Amino acid sequence: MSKSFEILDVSLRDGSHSVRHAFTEEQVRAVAKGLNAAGVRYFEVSHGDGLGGSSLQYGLSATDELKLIETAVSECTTSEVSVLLIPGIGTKENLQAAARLGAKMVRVATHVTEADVAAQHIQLGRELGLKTAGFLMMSHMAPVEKIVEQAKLFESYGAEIVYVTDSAGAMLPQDVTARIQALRQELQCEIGFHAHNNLSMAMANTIAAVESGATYIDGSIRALGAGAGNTQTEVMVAVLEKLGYQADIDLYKILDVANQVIAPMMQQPQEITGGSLLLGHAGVYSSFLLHAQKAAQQFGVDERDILMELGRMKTVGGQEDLIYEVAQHLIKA
Ligand SMILES: C[C@H](O)CC(=O)C(=O)O
Ligand SMILES: [Mn+2]
Repeated sequence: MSKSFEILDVSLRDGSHSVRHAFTEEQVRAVAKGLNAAGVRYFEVSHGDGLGGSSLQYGLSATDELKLIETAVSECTTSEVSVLLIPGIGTKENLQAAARLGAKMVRVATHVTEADVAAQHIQLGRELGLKTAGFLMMSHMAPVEKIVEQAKLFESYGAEIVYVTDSAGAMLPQDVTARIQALRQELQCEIGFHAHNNLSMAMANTIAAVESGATYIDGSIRALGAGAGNTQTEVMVAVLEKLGYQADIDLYKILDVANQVIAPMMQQPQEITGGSLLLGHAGVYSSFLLHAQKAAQQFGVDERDILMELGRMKTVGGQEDLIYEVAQHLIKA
């Protein structure tokens, strides 16, 4: 059986949201070592909101992400470290610094209708010799034709992979199939998919993506990620192998990382709570969940009302400040 796709593990980046950006150097070393030993080809290390994300708006990192990237790289013999960069949060200098420390891949992320802001960062990724991808966040918010248009922009800037990103965990398998099939037909580059499990659809959506032609798939161990988390890497390895695909990842070794390294790091279980379910139902950015819970506590309002309102307002990543405004407004209502 030949290798069918690459799994990119996002535990050390999307998982940063779930641990409130508190990863330590020792934790990152242990995870990186385990992923490398298990044969995971790519894994991502950055603040949850990408390079440069450490701030009051997005949450301060306990440890400088460059230190974490350097530590992760030092544990890699076959794995390669990816970084995420959102133009406007991360800068070209942040990317140059990550590349100097040995990062080998960058995923430049924009809102699904704003791919045009990524041109310079994608071009820089290629100039630095990094594997370079475009990452269309909140893909549930745009129709197929818009996704194709935006993905073509990424490709024209030099992206080697374009990801459909279900940031809100709001998509159903047919939504994924329609988007990935259209991209597969219209683009020359590779197609990737990133899921969130807010409606318990992450695995089904991942299968739909692979069966529609996606060759780069994200997962996180124990689903450590924003909201209800991502497609669970170790489960994905088992499921896709049962379906006849080959992941080339050692199942026992990835389970060891899950049980011995990630499980003790988790601040709360990655389960579908009322809040995370509403993220998917209302179509809200998964990383808003912990902010909404904090605001709900601070203002004495129901987190579900905050999330429903954020969904109605069609808020997108970068509008974290609105979470507190909405909470304040709900007291007055
Ligand atoms: C910055 C976001 O957390 C990126 C991501 O993982 C998503 O949109 O989903
Ligand atoms: Mn995510």
